[in-house]
Amino acid sequence: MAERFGGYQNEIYLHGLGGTKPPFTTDPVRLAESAREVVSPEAYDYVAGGAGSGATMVANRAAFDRWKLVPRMLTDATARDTSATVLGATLPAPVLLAPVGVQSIVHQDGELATARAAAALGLPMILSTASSRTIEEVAGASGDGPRWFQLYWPNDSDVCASMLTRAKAAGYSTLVVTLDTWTLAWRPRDLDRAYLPFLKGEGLATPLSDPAFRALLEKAPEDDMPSAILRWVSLFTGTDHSWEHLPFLREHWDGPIVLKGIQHVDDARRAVDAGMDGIVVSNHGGRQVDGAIASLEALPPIANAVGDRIEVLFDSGVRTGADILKALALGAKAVLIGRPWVYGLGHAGEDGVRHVLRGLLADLDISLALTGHRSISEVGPESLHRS
Ligand SMILES: Cc1cc2nc3c(=O)[nH]c(=O)nc-3n(C[C@H](O)[C@H](O)[C@H](O)COP(=O)(O)O)c2cc1C
Ligand SMILES: CCCCCCC(=O)C(=O)O
Repeated sequence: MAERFGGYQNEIYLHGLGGTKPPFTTDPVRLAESAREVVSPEAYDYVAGGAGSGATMVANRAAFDRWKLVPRMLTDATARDTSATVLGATLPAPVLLAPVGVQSIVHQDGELATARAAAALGLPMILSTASSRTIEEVAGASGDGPRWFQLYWPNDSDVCASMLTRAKAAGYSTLVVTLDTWTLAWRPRDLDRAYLPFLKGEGLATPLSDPAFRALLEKAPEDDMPSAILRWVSLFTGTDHSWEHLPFLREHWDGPIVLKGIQHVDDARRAVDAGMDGIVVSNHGGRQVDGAIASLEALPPIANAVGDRIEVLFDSGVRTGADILKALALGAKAVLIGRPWVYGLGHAGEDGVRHVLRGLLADLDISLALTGHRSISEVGPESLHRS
């Protein structure tokens, strides 16, 4: 059973009386800067950076600032319920760990640490195709924890089918198909360092261990790693899928399918028409299109158009409990969190991910209480004011 989230606050305040001293900052604003001191400069820039001028990252945060919460008083919010149902599963909070590739660049335990932390809190971890550990290794670390698999949809149907079969066999319940990264954006921070983790062999654990991928290679990756890396890059970038190809995924995945990277109402409608189960309104944390619409600005029209026919999830820029309430009030069923827990991973592995997520969940619970809500289901448009 999930802990009483706000309890982390008491645990910290009472550290002198047997509680816990936070291992690093609890401040979401200082978190990124503090991570800069503990991970390599290349890894820091890769995680913290965005596309082009960084305008979309800035817009993501600015959009949250335009909405204000309107607290209500004397609502008896002493006993609260932060749980939420997402695609039929009850979660302790409407929070998931966004798919994040190449986690070994910030900590040697990478996805294994993240999986353990997520499982301890009962939050779904969405494992990236571009992970540093295999689908099966991460499933082992997740134990009974909820796990979803994120697909970078390769240009080879055998490789795609093989990875989906493996994910299903390893107990991943839900497939998240990321649509916005079919080729990599112009990312100046990485270009300036001539740094792309994949070209150093990072994040290839799943394809390198995949029989269908290995069958495409003239030599085994162990004998010719550069060729294997280049083959992977050619399969996973510059892909040419269209809406007509979605039935292929449905044929090879019998659980819920969620499309990630939706920002236009018409694309959300197409996802419904294609029989998808969910969408993630996301601009990839500002890492793909510079000058794109802030993800939070894209959310309300999409939720209004399709929110009763498909599960609408949200990410990009969520940093605090208040941010989560704002996204829920604007129509999201749940949010995905990206960079914050990656910084925690860089700081202290599993404990670092746990610290960041426990802090976020405590903040959510306390913000829910102080705005006068007793449950997540009470949060709605009337909880907000647009300034
Ligand atoms: C270092 C890094 C790696 C990422 N890797 C993936 C990935 O492999 N697959 C994917 O769908 N999204 C990936 N994303 C995007 C996240 O899933 C998510 O959309 C984004 O981080 C949300 O924004 P936020 O970081 O502002 O919370 C990555 C993001 C970061 C920061
Ligand atoms: C096929 C492109 C791989 C990129 C994987 C990592 C990622 O999504 C990111 O934002 O970085």
